[in-house]
Amino acid sequence: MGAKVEFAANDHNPRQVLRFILSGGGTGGHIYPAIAIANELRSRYPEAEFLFVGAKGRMEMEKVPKAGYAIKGLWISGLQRKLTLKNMMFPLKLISSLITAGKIVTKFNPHVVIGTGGFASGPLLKMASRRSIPCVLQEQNSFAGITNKLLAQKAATICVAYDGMEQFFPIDKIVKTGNPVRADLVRPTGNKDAANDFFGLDAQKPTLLVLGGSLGARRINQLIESKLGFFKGFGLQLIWQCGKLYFEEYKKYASENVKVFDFLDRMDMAFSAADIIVSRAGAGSVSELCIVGKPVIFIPSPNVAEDHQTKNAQSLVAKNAAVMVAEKALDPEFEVIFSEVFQSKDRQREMGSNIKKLALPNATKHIVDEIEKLLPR
Ligand SMILES: CC(=O)N[C@H]1[C@@H](OP(=O)(O)OP(=O)(O)OC[C@H]2O[C@@H](n3ccc(=O)[nH]c3=O)[C@H](O)[C@@H]2O)O[C@H](CO)[C@@H](O)[C@@H]1O
Repeated sequence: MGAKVEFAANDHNPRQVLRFILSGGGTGGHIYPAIAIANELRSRYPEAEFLFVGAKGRMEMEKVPKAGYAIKGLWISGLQRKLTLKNMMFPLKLISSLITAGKIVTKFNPHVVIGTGGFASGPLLKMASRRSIPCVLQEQNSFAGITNKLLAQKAATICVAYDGMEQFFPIDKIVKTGNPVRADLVRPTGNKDAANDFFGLDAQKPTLLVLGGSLGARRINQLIESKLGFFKGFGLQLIWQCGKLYFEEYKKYASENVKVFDFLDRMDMAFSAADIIVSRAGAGSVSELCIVGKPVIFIPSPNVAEDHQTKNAQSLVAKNAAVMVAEKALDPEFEVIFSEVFQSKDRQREMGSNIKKLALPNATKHIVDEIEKLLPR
């Protein structure tokens, strides 16, 4: 940790409370890093004030207050590649969100602004940097998102999780920190028994955890639906996170052995209960799964920019730390690959120990050390 900045009253410095704005959202992959950073800042500066800024109608407007922080929403969305009404509204939304963001920044007057990617962080960080407020970007992926690329020139520091990010960002601003992971996942409190009780699972049966990323994954849900009999044949019980969009369709499969969720608020419990995991390969999920250290079969989303989930997963597969099945190969390959992993305890131990070697559990602290360097002295 860097030298802690003292903020106490004196003649020249009337009692000053630190203020931080965090902005990121759209998906859990941008929201949870921001929450992890805020939590670490709050533990170092208990009196500090925090404000989150997100996009109206998106996931952050629900998840951030649940984590105990205030959030304001901007009227903003992404630009789609097609000509749609939503797209034609984009310039209007952008202007409106820039004006609102400017007002928020002026009123809250933060000492540092932190952007973790997603629509809302664009206007917010743009207006903050115009007011010469230091901005920190946190890029989770090996392929930089468009918002962060646009903001990079004005950012003070850019915290990344992968090597080679100088292809997107000015090299002198890059610090490799890893991705922030919530503290309850870095130091889980519950053990497997507590987690089994939490989910109402049978401690004698092995558990498969299925994760579709923060929004859920249609193709993974279809796969799981078609393989319920196959899993039953192995005596497995399931924790199946199918996503808010798909919950109505899949909740009918809920039973003693199959626990179906739209979203898991207690990922710590889910990870503790699991013996084997099938997951999307979003950057946050990958960082968390490294810390968890259990056997993982990745099914990357093929629908993301530059196929970055496949790259995320490949970097682990190359180190014999996980296995991957591409969506297009699920039909011929999934059962074979799953059976190979599930039936070999040695293979599971090897995968679990190799993936754990890649964990960067101090990423959040490292990022906050960087933020501290920008605080007024
Ligand atoms: C479809 C899409 O655009 N995916 C992107 C999105 O993924 P996505 O939003 O799925 O994000 P990640 O995999 O990075 O992280 C998911 C986060 O949500 C949490 N979680 C998930 C499910 C659940 O039930 N409960 C829960 O708490 C996880 O613990 C994790 O903290 O952002 C990532 C990080 O920028 C990208 O790498 C992904 O490609």
